[in-house]
Amino acid sequence: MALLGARGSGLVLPKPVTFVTGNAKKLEEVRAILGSSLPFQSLRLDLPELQGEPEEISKEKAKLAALQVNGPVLVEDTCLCFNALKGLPGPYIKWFLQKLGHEGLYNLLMAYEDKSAYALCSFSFATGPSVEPITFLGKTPGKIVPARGPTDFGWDAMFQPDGYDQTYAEMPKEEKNKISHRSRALALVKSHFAEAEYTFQTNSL
Ligand SMILES: O=c1nc[nH]c2c1ncn2[C@H]1C[C@H](O)[C@@H](COP(=O)(O)OP(=O)(O)OP(=O)(O)O)O1
Ligand SMILES: [Mg+2]
Repeated sequence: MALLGARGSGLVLPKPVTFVTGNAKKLEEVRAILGSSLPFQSLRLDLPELQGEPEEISKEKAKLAALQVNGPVLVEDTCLCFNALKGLPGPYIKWFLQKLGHEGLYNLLMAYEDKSAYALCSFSFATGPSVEPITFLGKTPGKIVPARGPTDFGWDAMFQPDGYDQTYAEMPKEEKNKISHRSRALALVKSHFAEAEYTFQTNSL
């Protein structure tokens, strides 16, 4: 049996980390943000999601993923929260966007002057199926605007982060990845991995 990442003082994990998502665009960003800082493989699976608070949804998703993979997993759940609507659509943004489209989503805020919002990413990491996942949150404040820019990734075209005059969709990818909810959460994931010094076991020898 071979051991990879032989810094060695941390927990030994039976396999590399698997990032489980059904969303190819998320995977693309996670790849770009993590680079080679955290070796992972990916599995395309659209896991069922509970209703509830973002952190709980993400944790439950990690438990289901760990059962499927039978090893260490990383998952994330993304919310778009409108302050005027007390944080809704939040974790239900996927279904709101699917049913209403960008215009319908914007119209939800018609009755309110407050267009402020925040994007929230909850990553959960579980070392295996019987271990309680740990969660890492990243949040980016901004406002909801009528869609501008390419519409190939979720609600990117209608979210304009504070301090910018471009929407996520209009800015270069590298710029989004510097300030996004996803990159802020992943910075915490990276620190956790740097501190934990996991060692990954392979069966290749
Ligand atoms: O940075 C983003 N910029 C714009 N839109 C985004 C972003 N990140 C997620 N999204 C969209 C995808 C989905 O419509 C909803 C989150 O739902 P969420 O359940 O987390 O994603 P998903 O079901 O597509 O993939 P997964 O299999 O990882 O659950 O917001
Ligand atoms: Mg999902």
